[in-house]
Amino acid sequence: ITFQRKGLPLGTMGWPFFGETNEFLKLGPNFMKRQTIRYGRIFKSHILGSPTIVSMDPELNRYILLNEAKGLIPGYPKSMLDILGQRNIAAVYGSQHKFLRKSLMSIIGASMVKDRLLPRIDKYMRLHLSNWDAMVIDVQQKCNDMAFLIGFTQIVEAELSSIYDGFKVEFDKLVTGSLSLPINLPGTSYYRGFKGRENVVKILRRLIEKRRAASPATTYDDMLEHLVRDGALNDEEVIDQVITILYSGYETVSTTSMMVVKYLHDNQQALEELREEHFAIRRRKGAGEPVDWADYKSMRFTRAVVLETLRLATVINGLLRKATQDIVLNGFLIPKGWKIYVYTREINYDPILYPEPLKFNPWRWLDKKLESHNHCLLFGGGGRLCPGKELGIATVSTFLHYFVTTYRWEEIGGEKIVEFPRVEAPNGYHIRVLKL
Ligand code: HEM
Repeated sequence: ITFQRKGLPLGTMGWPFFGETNEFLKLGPNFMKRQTIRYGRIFKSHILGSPTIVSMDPELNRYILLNEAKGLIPGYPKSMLDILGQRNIAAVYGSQHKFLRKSLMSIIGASMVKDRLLPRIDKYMRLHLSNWDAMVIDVQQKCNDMAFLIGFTQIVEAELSSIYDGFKVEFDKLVTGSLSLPINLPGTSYYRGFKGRENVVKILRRLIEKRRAASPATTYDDMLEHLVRDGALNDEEVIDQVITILYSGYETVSTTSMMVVKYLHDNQQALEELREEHFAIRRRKGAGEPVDWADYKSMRFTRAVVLETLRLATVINGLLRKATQDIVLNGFLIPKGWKIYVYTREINYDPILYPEPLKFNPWRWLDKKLESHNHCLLFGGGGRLCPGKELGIATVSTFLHYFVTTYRWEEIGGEKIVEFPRVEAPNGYHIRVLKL
């Protein structure tokens, strides 16, 4: 039932300008829990520069994601939109969003993973993991490099080695800037983020010109070529699509991979079962034969491990939306322009959906119904359900395939992994690796 209540949800707005950002960042999930106890599962606040309604209500969260057309568009912070570009998919809605999304699906969707992307993931994953024997490695750093390498080779394979290092440095500035406060003064991350974007754009423009000028006989086979030859997008759109793809598949894939290594280390029984699944694949194949789509589809336990990792680590805390007009949700009035934080973290620890929620238990996902459950929002939902879902899972799965069939490892020990606002190991996560 929807009935008009008194207006805004309960809650506190904190200090002028800063609002409650400080408490939110410091207390993290506990701030959310405290406010919920005081004010209910839908409360108002002022965080990250905007008046915001926080929703921890699973039904309402789902409703918001499914009803973008009612005026609930993405509401990511200004710094992110500025630095990711005007034609970034999170900056558009309605027919423009449909148009960009269709183009995106045609290059990163599941059928592309099957035919075109998986062979390249396999090739570069093997290369990346080839020389870890008898080394102490920082898993966080290696997973960061891995996620970027895999994303970048899909986009520009031919020019890879000549531009990789320079491009990554600039792209990392862009990423940091997109998550910073929008203060445009020399020395700030935001300012550096813009410089990073400028340089990224410069490099991409050069590549696009080169591709356009190439004779048809020169064949490239990568996403940039697909985007340029397809002709549906102009150069600005091609550039922002490339940035979108690299950005969205970067921290998500790298954090998930690091946490998988952590959880498998702590849960030897899961590691044994996972190894067995991958050795079974190796036994079916010749030495050095790449992992293909049928192999990927057979990795049932691996998929369960990846989903359990996304859940338990909460790689993504929530999604941001913005009301384009006054809108009534659950009887509350959400004023035009307010942000809505669709906070999904707590769903991950719901003891009814996930009994013993703090336990790493990949077996729970072997019941397929859990993944398609209405409240499983690990990859979002509705019209913005992650288009890179299979690509992301396939990347982490291929990483695991080569990692667990080639190596065993032990922790150096004692290193902290923080879970909020981002999952991160402040001093790295070091392990000693040995060939099996
Ligand atoms: C484990 C890996 C991943 C996770 C957990 C993840 C999660 C998500 C989530 C929750 C959303 C919804 C955002 C929203 O509604 O505001 C999303 C959207 C998106 N993801 Fe992923 N993602 C992953 C990997 C990838 C990869 C590998 C790519 C591309 C290479 C990708 C590309 C995108 C794009 C472009 C969107 C925006 C879609 C739209 O606005 O229509 N993701 N992802």
